[in-house]
Amino acid sequence: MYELTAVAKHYPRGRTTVTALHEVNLTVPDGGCLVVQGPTGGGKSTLLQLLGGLDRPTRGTVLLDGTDLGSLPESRLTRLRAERIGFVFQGFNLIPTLTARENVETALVPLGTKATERRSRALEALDSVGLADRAGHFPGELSGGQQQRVAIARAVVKRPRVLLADEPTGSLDDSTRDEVMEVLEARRRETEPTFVMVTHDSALADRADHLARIEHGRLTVVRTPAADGAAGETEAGRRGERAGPVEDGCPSSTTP
Ligand SMILES: Nc1ncnc2c1ncn2[C@@H]1O[C@H](COP(=O)(O)OP(=O)(O)OP(=O)(O)O)[C@@H](O)[C@H]1O
Repeated sequence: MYELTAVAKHYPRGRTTVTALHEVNLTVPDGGCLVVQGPTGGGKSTLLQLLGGLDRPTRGTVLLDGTDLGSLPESRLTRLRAERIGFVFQGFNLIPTLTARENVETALVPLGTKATERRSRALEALDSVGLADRAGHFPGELSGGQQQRVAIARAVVKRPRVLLADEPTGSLDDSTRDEVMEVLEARRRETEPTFVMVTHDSALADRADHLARIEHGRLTVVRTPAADGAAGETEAGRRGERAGPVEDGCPSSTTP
């Protein structure tokens, strides 16, 4: 479960600072699913970085299961990320000199998983994304959609409690986008992590039960079934109060 309280993030830029996030309050319960949208430069990636413990807030607290990510020593934060958080990025972020299987295995190395188990779990994960026959291929030998499926296998192989996706279909064409979203959704349903996805894809956002928007660093919940079952900004969001809780109901690429 995530609980964000009065989270602000400032970046230094020359003699000034850029405020990427302002006073963000948000709750995402275990297994919850949130889609985040907003204009470029709005603060979406910054939010995901804070949720993933890749960066620390300037002010406020980001609690994951009660642990304050912003105040953990770097070694514990690294460990927590390795154990609990899976990432899927727009650019796949695969290691070009490793095969698909070896790329997936990299998620298990920091957990001390034995080589034989790493290998079998990586092959299982690749099978689950429809790439059993590509385990020995290097990223350069795979299409964009296939590379992203390898990245999804790498993210879920450790069965993370949290799955964070930043524009996972942003570099893909329409048909590949649907295929990758189907794979991501199937893996999410099976592993049931807390899921937060940033996407510009309005078709996906239209189908999301839980939708938030970040603009100029301010987050508001746009839609949640708890409000009234219909689309529309929530009262709490309008008042800038804590957004959420956000429960299940991610968009499925197969839902019209
Ligand atoms: N490392 C950084 N150093 C300085 N400024 C940064 C840094 N990272 C982000 N910013 C600034 O913070 C603001 C929010 O950026 P962020 O990347 O979170 O936006 P975004 O909504 O993800 O945008 P996009 O949709 O274009 O990816 C922007 O003004 C950006 O220029």
